[in-house]
Amino acid sequence: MITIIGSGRVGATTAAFLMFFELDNEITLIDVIKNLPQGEAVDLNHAAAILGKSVRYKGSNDYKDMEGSDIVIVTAGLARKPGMTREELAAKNAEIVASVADQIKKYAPNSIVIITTNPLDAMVYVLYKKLGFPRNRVIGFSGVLDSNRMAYYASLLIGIAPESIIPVVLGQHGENMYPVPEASFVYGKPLTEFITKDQYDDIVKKTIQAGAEITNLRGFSSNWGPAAGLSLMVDSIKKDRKRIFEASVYLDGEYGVRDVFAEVPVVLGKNGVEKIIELKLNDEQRKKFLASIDAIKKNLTQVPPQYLS
Ligand SMILES: NC(=O)c1ccc[n+]([C@@H]2O[C@H](COP(=O)([O-])OP(=O)(O)OC[C@H]3O[C@@H](n4cnc5c(N)ncnc54)[C@H](O)[C@@H]3O)[C@@H](O)[C@H]2O)c1
Repeated sequence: MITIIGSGRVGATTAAFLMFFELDNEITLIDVIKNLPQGEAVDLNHAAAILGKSVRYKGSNDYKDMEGSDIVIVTAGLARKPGMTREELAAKNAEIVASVADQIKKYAPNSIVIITTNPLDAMVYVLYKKLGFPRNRVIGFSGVLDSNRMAYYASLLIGIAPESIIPVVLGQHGENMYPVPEASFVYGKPLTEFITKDQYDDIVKKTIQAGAEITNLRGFSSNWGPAAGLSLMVDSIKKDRKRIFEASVYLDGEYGVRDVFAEVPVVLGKNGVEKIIELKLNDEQRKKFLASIDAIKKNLTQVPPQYLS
């Protein structure tokens, strides 16, 4: 069974994508709002009936209903409003994530947990500390989105499909993320061989601002991209495909940093994070990567201390 905690935009859209990918035949939606997850479940069951998908959705306000889940996706929390940064959400969402962690520990102690709640790298840290699960089972969702946004913007300029580009974005999921076009490849050639310096700067800028652009345009943050990315991550875990995705994971010496969650490439399989891929960074890249890590550490200072241990 897959449980999604938080039945808002990201949660409900992800629930639908999991059906399209046929990743489980039991999907539970949980939320604190009375009748919201139940209503989503009824609608999704109708969609499944129309599409002939053998999945049963259940909506609930009781965390006990996640019992038996092998994967738990946490999308609970406040989302950005136009003009807000992800960081402004820190204190309130830390409280929500800590309370959700207690419930996951109680009812799904062996699950692999993926979280989207922002500010992402700080919230996955809170989740990890409160769950006490091994680090391979606690994963922050962000990198699949950030890196493929970069592939998308690059593809528009070079006329090659985004899926033929292996994009690299490192560090923070936020204004200080570090897109690295020179470490991104198009069938063995660095992406930088296909673009000018101005195009490089344009791709980096658009990648960093992608989330804010959506929020400013329509008044609420992204859901389609996150749902697509989460589905691919769940697919790799459920089917033990060992695909490489970027994700925010606990670094314990990798990339020369410790005790911090940050976006890096990882192998996802049945055990969750099965390997962290360490890219070789030159001095300048390392400096930019560490600046991004500093921004994550600053986000952690915005989280009340009781949620950090
Ligand atoms: N990591 C990413 O790439 C990424 C992308 C998009 C959104 N996000 C973040 O994901 C989170 C969800 O975004 P959204 O657009 O779905 O927001 P939303 O407001 O549509 O939904 C959030 C839901 O969480 C529920 N909730 C709050 N506290 C809860 C609790 N204790 N238990 C269960 N449910 C609870 C709310 O009732 C609401 O239905 C936000 O923090 C947002 O910033 C992250």
